[in-house]
Amino acid sequence: MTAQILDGEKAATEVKSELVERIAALKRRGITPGLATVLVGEDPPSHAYVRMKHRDAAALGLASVERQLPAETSQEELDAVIDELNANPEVHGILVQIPLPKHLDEQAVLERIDPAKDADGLHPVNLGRLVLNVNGPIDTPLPCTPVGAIELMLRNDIDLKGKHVVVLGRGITVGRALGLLLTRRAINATVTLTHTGTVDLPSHLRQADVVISAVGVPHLVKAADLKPGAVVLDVGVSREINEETGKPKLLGDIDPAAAEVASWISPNPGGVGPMTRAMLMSNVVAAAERQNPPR
Ligand SMILES: NC(=O)C1=CN([C@@H]2O[C@H](COP(=O)(O)OP(=O)(O)OC[C@H]3O[C@@H](n4cnc5c(N)ncnc54)[C@H](OP(=O)(O)O)[C@@H]3O)[C@@H](O)[C@H]2O)C=CC1
Ligand SMILES: Nc1nc(=O)c2c([nH]1)NC[C@@H]1CN(c3ccc(C(=O)N[C@@H](CCC(=O)O)C(=O)O)cc3)C=[N+]21
Repeated sequence: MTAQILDGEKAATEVKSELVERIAALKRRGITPGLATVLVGEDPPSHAYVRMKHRDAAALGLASVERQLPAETSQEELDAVIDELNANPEVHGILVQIPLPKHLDEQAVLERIDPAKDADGLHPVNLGRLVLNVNGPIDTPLPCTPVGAIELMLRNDIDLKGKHVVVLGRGITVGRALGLLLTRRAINATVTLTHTGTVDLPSHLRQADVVISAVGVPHLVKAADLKPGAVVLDVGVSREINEETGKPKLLGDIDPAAAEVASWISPNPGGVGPMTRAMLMSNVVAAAERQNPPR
């Protein structure tokens, strides 16, 4: 048996098509939802990700503002860019691409973004609301990648209630918030959050109904570590340079042989990545709506 594919492009197209009417309604009121991205430094993959985000925005008719800053940008200069975007009425959502160069204080930058304009759901106020609110609906921005991963499962009718989910990685963009989201009452999964301090990772993996790996170590999760029929999501990305072509090849955290054991598997690329971008679009549209309540 080969696992069924969790098609991220397909689910992302659905999410984006559900935004079309909301965007049109905003435009009828003279409001074009606007995304701003801030990218510091020359990392080619980061540039590629930011380009894809602007391409998605353009396809939906959103406005975009792109700020590219040199790697040696100072904290003061970056703060000034954030302040300017916070004050710009045409910008409803701001994303600062992380990681930032080492000399910059990532947390201070995330905190400087107006929480109402936090397109990534990574501002401490928004993360704090996620921590505090277990039971009710949440109408503040949530982190794009974790929500995208969950939405990818729900849209394929995978029921998470009572399931044991093992998350690999506790990074702020992905792993850490997954535990908070999956244990909300509306989802009601049980979560084990693993990291480099975890002892005997395979013993945890063998108990998992669902494995979500957000580490960035190529093929860390082996087929032999999985319970047959597990649902497996591959979020982590690493790159290997092909010696003949000189081109980078994307490698996920999941060993491809896992597809012979899992019931569902998300490809990488083509899985959670496109969902991350769709959720970003959704956050920007929702932010524009909240910033312009109907009178
Ligand atoms: N497809 C998508 O949409 C997206 C993909 N990503 C990818 O997801 C991955 C995670 O991103 P992010 O959270 O920002 O990354 P971080 O680097 O912040 O976090 C990586 C985490 O993995 C843990 N880790 C490292 N090695 C191991 C190991 N051998 N076993 C278990 N845990 C390990 C680290 O543990 P410790 O804390 O102990 O160091 C850390 O918590 C990256 O590869 C990133 O490129 C990120 C965002 C979006
Ligand atoms: N503040 C912030 N927010 C982020 O959400 C954020 C970030 N910083 N820093 C870097 C990571 C990485 N990330 C990805 C987004 C989309 C794809 C994506 O769409 N990938 C496609 C194409 C991959 C390819 O071909 O290169 C796919 O998986 O199919 C991947 C990775 C968001 N991140």
